[in-house]
Amino acid sequence: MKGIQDYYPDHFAQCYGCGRLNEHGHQIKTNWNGAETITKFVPKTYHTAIPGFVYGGLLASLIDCHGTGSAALALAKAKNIVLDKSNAPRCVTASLQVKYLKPTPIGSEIEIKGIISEITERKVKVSCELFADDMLCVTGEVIAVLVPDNFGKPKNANLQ
Ligand SMILES: CCCCCCCC(=O)SCCNC(=O)CCNC(=O)[C@H](O)C(C)(C)COP(=O)(O)OP(=O)(O)OC[C@H]1O[C@@H](n2cnc3c(N)ncnc32)[C@H](O)[C@@H]1OP(=O)(O)O
Repeated sequence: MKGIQDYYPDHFAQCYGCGRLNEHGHQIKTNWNGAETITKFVPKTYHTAIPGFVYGGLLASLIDCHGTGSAALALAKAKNIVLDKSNAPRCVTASLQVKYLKPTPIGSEIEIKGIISEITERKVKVSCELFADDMLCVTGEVIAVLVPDNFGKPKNANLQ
């Protein structure tokens, strides 16, 4: 199933968390689920922190990319953008806060919900809830900021 990440242009599709072109990354897909957003991921045994439980850095990474993906979906909706080819808004993380409430069991599918709690022209705040075995294990808040298409490129890149 496609996600917002399939509508980023190639140079925004290399992200370790969500880039469809990063063969070593998690390649998560973020979609609407009613008024909320959703992504799913199954950690591998090598994502272990303590035997039986998932490494927290991985969980932060999943929340990070689900947050920026949710922000892009919300901006597309707010600006009436019909997603096609590579026209999705592109957001980067300005802030990521994560709270680990319970150890996250390894071996089950993780589900992350995103709730758009604030949206302006360029900034989106997304509250995330991460569940495993129907248990709320982690919460997070992502502040994502819309960036231009040339974000991260040297200013004189066209002269090289
Ligand atoms: C599209 C595919 C990519 C997928 C990305 C996956 C997630 C990632 O890992 S991204 C990589 C990690 N993030 C980064 O490297 C970003 C580094 N930071 C930056 O480049 C800049 O600080 C950036 C773009 C976030 C904001 O800079 P700038 O464009 O100048 O924004 P600026 O005008 O100062 O602020 C815009 C809004 O964001 C808010 N904001 C900016 N930074 C922060 C922050 N750290 N915390 C809270 N709010 C912030 C501002 O207060 C402002 O809010 P408002 O509009 O309400 O006044």
